[in-house]
Amino acid sequence: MNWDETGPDTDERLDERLVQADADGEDTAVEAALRPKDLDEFVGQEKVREQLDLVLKAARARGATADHVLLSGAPGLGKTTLSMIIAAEMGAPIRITSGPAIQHAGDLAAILSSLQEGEVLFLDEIHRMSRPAEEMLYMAMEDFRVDVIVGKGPGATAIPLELPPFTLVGATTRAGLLPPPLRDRFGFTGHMEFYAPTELERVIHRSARLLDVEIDVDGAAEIAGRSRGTPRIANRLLRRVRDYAQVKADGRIDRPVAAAALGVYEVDARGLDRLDRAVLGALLKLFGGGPVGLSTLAVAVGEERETVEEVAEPFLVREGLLARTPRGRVATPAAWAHLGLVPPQHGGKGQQGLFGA
Ligand SMILES: Nc1ncnc2c1ncn2[C@@H]1O[C@H](COP(=O)(O)OP(=O)(O)OP(=O)(O)O)[C@@H](O)[C@H]1O
Ligand SMILES: [Mg+2]
Repeated sequence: MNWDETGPDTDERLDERLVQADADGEDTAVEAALRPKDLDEFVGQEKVREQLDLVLKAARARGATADHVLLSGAPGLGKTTLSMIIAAEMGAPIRITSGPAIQHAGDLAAILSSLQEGEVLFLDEIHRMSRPAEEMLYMAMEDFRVDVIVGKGPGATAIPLELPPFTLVGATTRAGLLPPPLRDRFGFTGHMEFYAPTELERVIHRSARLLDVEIDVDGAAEIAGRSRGTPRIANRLLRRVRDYAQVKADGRIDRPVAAAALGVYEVDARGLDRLDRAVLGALLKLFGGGPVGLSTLAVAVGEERETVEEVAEPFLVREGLLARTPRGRVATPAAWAHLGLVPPQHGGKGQQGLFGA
């Protein structure tokens, strides 16, 4: 499992993980084809969908442009997809850009001033916009106006520029990082949750149909259970299982085929991969379940601290397999059970357990 010093750096490693939630190159190419096109096709997220449906219907009934929408949630849960659906439901064109792409306020002014009436402006990773651009955006969102600064120094003048009404859809994986004045200017905030396994099954059946892959109910359930609550991962695992089914079986996916395929790719029944299991295994086998410090744990698995902390731990914590405590990392009883190990008995009363009390 070791990635030594000559191995790829963290970013490249992430690309190798089948269960990472961020998009890789292949996802980007396939995702367009798998994106639901309207709210009815969009699986799950009942609350956000219902609320958004009202917002959009009301705006349409008034013949008005929809309020600005903020979508927050972990990678791969459908923020970009939903922004495109908003535009489609409003019958409006969509312009796509992102926080990091807007370096200067001028970049934003150029985009804003070229919007058509009713257009949807999708601003991905909105938490990563520069400060001056952010301030320009406040005024644009509220008053549909920007001040374009002409000239430099004492002679500089601000020329106000009227904008047509538009709908800003902001997306962020880190809603907590948004300054309150920006957050407050959105008329509606939708928080995307991780998906239930049954919802992921529907995503998988739908994608299988679009990819022309034959899959049965149990096969889809097997993939869904390993997809970490994330449609992007579900779609990616489906593609890998399809490869396996074509090479090793007759192309059809059932539970044994899905389980065998994901076994080859080292994604276990709960969606943990090699790195996750290495971290958990070290915590249990070398440190008796902890508490152990992050650095020590990282050295034990031959990884950087950051990799363990940012790549492996969030999902282990979410799954209730590992806890971060002031004294260090601790395994939960579920972790022992998942790796099929028996926790050691500690002192006093626990000792009796050894003799089958
Ligand atoms: N509710 C859903 N129903 C069906 N498919 C979905 C749903 N949500 C997401 N997907 C699929 O998952 C993939 C990733 O979705 P999307 O790109 O919208 O995620 P995102 O939240 O924008 O991720 P990121 O934070 O990385 O930008 C897409 O291929 C999309 O088809
Ligand atoms: Mg996105």
